[in-house]
Amino acid sequence: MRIGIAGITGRVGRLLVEEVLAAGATVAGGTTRSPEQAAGLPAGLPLFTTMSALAKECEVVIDFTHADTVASSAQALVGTGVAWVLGTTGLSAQQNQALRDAAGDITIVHAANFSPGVTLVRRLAQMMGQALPADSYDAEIVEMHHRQKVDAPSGTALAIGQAVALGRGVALEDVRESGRDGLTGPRKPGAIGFAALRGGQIVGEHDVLFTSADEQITLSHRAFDRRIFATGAVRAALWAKGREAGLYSMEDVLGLPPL
Ligand SMILES: NC(=O)C1=CN([C@@H]2O[C@H](COP(=O)(O)OP(=O)(O)OC[C@H]3O[C@@H](n4cnc5c(N)ncnc54)[C@H](OP(=O)(O)O)[C@@H]3O)[C@@H](O)[C@H]2O)C=CC1
Ligand SMILES: O=C(O)C1=N[C@H](C(=O)O)C[C@H](O)C1
Repeated sequence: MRIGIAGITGRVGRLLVEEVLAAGATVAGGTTRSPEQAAGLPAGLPLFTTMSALAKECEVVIDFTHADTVASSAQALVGTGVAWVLGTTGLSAQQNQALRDAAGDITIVHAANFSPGVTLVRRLAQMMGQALPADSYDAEIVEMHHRQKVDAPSGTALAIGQAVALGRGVALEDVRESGRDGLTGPRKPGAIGFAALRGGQIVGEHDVLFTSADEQITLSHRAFDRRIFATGAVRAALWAKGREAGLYSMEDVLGLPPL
């Protein structure tokens, strides 16, 4: 199987090269805006500056880049039959719409976090949202990442928040409280709060807290090594090949029922 890697010089991109090879697949090439950054990648690896050029060489592309690339990548992949495993976070409403539109024609697996652990945390968060009344249990999500991260709250924090909202039968946009600062007034009843911390080289930490007057329940996930994201994405790529067009999640890849 021929897998292309968009963002091949990145933190996750470089690990994807190793994990694709470890899975017995072929690295068909990768994209970079500046091929001189390719130091340390295996010699002779084909490098391209556009998604269209990479798509001609592979059956599946794994993409960990930047939200700004999503619309043009969707345009480049539609009509090619190439499946798209997308790990990029920080997507706007329009960029998410571009994904849904492209999924009418190609197979897309999109996950804010490809680790099996976070996939299960989301499920537990949904159950807690459903079981613990929103007027007495305050839901807060705290995440911490490395200092280079460009989006906040993390895609994972938002995906966990969506699971809690689903459990509560509300839309996250209606109850989301991010970035409290200054004279905020008391916490809004039923709010789902987010706090984002940044520092050093932290790979990814997420805590979901449900706090009432009488007790607190915390779900915690710690990624010790970002290789967990690369192995999950390669697993998704192997699963996606030849699959019917549509927008799929990590739940689909792991064979879990949808949230
Ligand atoms: N779903 C998941 O499990 C995970 C998701 N992520 C997400 O994946 C993304 C990448 O993370 P990470 O590898 O740490 O980031 P990096 O910045 O290390 O790598 C991203 C690569 O994408 C390329 N890139 C960056 N901006 C652009 C742009 N505007 N246009 C085209 N290419 C661009 C760069 O390559 P070059 O300069 O060579 O062009 C860069 O090396 C982020 O959105 C992050 O949140 C991260 C970890 C896990
Ligand atoms: O940028 C990162 O590093 C990570 N991004 C993803 C996110 O935004 O949730 C996943 C993981 O936490 C690492």
